[in-house]
Amino acid sequence: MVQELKGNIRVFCRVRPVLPSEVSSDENLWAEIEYPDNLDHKEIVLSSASENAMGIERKDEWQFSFDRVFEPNSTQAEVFEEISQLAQSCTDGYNVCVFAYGQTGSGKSFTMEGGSTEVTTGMIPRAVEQVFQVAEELKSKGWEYRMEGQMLEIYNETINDLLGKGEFDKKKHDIKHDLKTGRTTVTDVAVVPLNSPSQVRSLLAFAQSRRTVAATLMNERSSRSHSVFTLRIYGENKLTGESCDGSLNLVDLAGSERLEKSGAGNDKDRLRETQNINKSLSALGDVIAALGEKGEGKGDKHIPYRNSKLTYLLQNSLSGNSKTLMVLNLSPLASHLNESLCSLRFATKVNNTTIGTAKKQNRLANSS
Ligand SMILES: Nc1ncnc2c1ncn2[C@@H]1O[C@H](COP(=O)(O)OP(=O)(O)OP(=O)(O)O)[C@@H](O)[C@H]1O
Repeated sequence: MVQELKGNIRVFCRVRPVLPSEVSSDENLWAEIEYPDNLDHKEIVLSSASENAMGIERKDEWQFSFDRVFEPNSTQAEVFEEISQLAQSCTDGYNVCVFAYGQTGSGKSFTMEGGSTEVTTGMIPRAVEQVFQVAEELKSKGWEYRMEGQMLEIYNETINDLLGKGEFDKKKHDIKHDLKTGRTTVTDVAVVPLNSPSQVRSLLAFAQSRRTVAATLMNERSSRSHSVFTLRIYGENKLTGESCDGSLNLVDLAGSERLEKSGAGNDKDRLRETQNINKSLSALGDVIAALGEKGEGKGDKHIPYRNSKLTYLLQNSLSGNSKTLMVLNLSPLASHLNESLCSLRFATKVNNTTIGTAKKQNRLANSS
């Protein structure tokens, strides 16, 4: 209900805790972040004290508000609680897209994929588990579901099939949109029938092992590509004659940091990676802003989906007939304050966008 009122884009902000490897007695290492005491958990305030050449101290303060702010001690279960209804709505025939945005090392992969224990399990395995559970429950109402999945990587504006059997990086993949069904397909990629959450877990582990990982100064396990897991679900109800067709896209975006921070300056490959990442992330911001203007009734606004592979692939998950959630991940380090502010400003642009109301793709068996 809340989602319907707000439009189809929501933004959460999550600040990761200080890691054991970062613990130090020097308090200046941590950014000053406050979470104003309100019941809604919507506000976050960053501040920074500095001294000018005359020795006069000044304090800058930046306040942001989102649909929900998660403090460092928030658990994966608490974050998922807010996402679960959204994930579930793909069984009702919606196209759903959840993506994690933030600089390298801010906790995107932790949020989306998580760790190996039950407590640290991330949003992707939790969402998959939930979709299977709901599909099972709806059997008693006559629904039969069929699910299939694919996992892609976008690296330097090239699509790689993370579930493919062939040689990695060799095949060319094109994105196709079927205007009639609103379905997006990618040529020559493995689309795997999904039977159980545990099978999905092994597929994700296989995909992860193929993902392009390169070292940067900021996080040696840094992922320099976007990964997009898509679960497609087709449902048929033999009792009522209804059918539905939904999808759940879970996107772990590449790090959003700027060139000088990524240490990319001296390395041609890293430089190209960082430029491609930044280009596609700003294309994402442009698409959302254009959709927002269109939603406000500003005529036939052109939506520049084609400006990046990411936005073209996600076209149907960002347009008016879908539900989108962005989780903005933030680092608690003072040295990352400027990156955090850039991320917060990007997410604010997204948060101020209301893109109509989502429509489900649900039809009666005999209607076209
Ligand atoms: N909420 C959290 N609780 C505990 N540890 C966390 C949390 N968020 C992140 N971490 C830890 O912080 C480190 C960096 O997080 P992560 O790898 O998820 O960042 P990232 O944004 O995905 O980086 P990259 O862009 O390189 O993939 C990891 O060691 C991760 O386990």
